[in-house]
Amino acid sequence: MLLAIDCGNTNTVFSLWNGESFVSTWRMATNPTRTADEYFVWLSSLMSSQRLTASVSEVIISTTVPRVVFNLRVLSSRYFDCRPLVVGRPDCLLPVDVRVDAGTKVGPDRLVNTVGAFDLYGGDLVVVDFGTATTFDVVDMDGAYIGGVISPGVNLSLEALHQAAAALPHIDVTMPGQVIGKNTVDCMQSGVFWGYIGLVKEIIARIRAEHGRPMKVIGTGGLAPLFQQGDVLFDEFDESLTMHGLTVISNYNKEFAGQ
Ligand SMILES: Nc1ncnc2c1ncn2[C@@H]1O[C@H](COP(=O)(O)OP(=O)(O)O)[C@@H](O)[C@H]1O
Ligand SMILES: CC(C)(COP(=O)(O)O)[C@@H](O)C(=O)NCCC(=O)O
Ligand SMILES: [K+]
Repeated sequence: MLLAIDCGNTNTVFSLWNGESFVSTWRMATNPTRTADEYFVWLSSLMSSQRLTASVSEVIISTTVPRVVFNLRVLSSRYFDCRPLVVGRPDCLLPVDVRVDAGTKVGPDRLVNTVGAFDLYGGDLVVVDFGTATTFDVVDMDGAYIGGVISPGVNLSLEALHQAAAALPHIDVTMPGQVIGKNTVDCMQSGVFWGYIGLVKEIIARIRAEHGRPMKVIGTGGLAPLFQQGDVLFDEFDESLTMHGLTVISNYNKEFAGQ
């Protein structure tokens, strides 16, 4: 089985792929000091609690946190006896072009989203991924990643309000009942929720105008469905887009190696 690892700045997601479907998915907080042995203890106890006996024979990693790569490589070699593919490294081939300024290191998660979305939906796309940062990845007609937008993430914005203003509490984002808040929490929720809807709509409208061809908008990341409640922002929502992209990249590299 393939173990696909998507490590973001906040959470790290592990999915087991049996070649046809995802058998299981587990999530842990990202922590660059975690060792290979710690990952394995956690993974193996989850696998045995679900009576998963099939063994991992391949590993693919996408990470926006470079420091975790060393320990995930050790995890792969020590416990799964394989050399992992690491997206963004020269030996990991991508089935799409990357057309950005020379020297730019595009976040691997954005490249994986591009590959996954192009495979499922074809070209001319905007992928909106609600993570630590909210990223807009623009996919050209031929599947190439041609750039995008990086905005402060939803929870980052809420946390910044709380950190900077003594009277503002820590809150979670929800869709407020009305725009005009009658108390502090409702006011903050309204600002972040409707402000974010505005941000997403404006950026998508401007990307569409600049791109000049009809585009589909794909939403991904845990908070995407919440914002879809406030307005129709996305044509499609796909929670496992990044994981799907990892399986496509893994297959592509295997096909290439087999030739
Ligand atoms: N379903 C959800 N509901 C509420 N908050 C969520 C949900 N999924 C993720 N989050 C929050 O969104 C933020 C980004 O999480 P995540 O998508 O895991 O980011 P990253 O990929 O950057 O690690 C985190 O603060 C996380 O707690
Ligand atoms: C923009 C990001 C921080 C998003 O990370 P995430 O929210 O998934 O943790 C990440 O894709 C990144 O570090 N990018 C590097 C710069 C770039 O993509 O151009
Ligand atoms: K993101």
